[in-house]
Amino acid sequence: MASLPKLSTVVSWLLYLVPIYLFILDPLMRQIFPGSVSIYSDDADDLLPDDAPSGLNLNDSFICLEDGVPFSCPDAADGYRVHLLSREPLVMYLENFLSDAEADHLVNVSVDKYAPSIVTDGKTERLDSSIRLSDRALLDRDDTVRCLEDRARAFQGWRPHLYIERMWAQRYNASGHYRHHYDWSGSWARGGDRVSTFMVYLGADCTGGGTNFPRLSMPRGKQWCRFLECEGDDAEKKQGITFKPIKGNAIFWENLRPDGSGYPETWHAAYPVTSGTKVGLNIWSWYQPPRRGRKA
Ligand SMILES: O=C(O)CCC(=O)C(=O)O
Ligand SMILES: [Fe+2]
Repeated sequence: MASLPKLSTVVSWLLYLVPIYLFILDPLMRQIFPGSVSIYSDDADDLLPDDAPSGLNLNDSFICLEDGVPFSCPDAADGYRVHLLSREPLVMYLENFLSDAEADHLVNVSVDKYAPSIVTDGKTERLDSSIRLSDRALLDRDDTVRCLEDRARAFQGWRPHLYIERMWAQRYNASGHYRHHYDWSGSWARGGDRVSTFMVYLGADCTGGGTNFPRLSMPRGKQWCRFLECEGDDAEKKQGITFKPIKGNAIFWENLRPDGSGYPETWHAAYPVTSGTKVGLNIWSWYQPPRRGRKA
């Protein structure tokens, strides 16, 4: 009959096995199954492959670097109301995310800066009015913009490795639109991607121009009809949900799953403005973990 191993033998096996697991098996499994590590955990530092472009996007023409410039915000700056629309993907509606004064200010400072909006495939940029017909303006980082950067970071829990992109106002005149698209590009493993979007309405003196998500479902409560189109005669508008442009309000959604892949449910469009002018503001958050062994 086989005899049981002695306790001292079991203990010495463990002494070998624990370091083998910690230093060989676990790192190996993380390399083979990176999806098992979450971009929401501190382990995210390990995720970027060594050959990923380093610091590629971290310059101040693309993101808002922390430069220590002091700024002051209005007292009631964070007095907005949050309504949860979807948990997976996370979609929230932010009522009065900007005050009227803040929205008006951003509309006014962008007036002289507009140029036709471009579309990009990640490598080249071009004008294509069948996809996107609007003008856009890069906003200077004045007090209002810095307050918004701060608000957007606070809303996301001051998450490490998350950078607010430089902000663009976007203006649509009659027939202006943006066809269905994703804000994420699937580039997370190559160096970073847009982890979330705040789509803020700065000006809404228009008809049409709703923001449509064909793959999200209408929430139950009819209270949502304040913010969402509930009955439309246009058949296309009945697909999914369409947010009405309302000045100062914002839609927030997360673009990436915890494993870094993009949510297909975030497919969205700006429906054509049928009269008047709509002005939107994109606040995109870029997630870019530092390379292995290099802490931010
Ligand atoms: O203007 C809108 O409603 C949406 C804009 C948008 O999706 C974008 O600029 O990426
Ligand atoms: Fe978008």
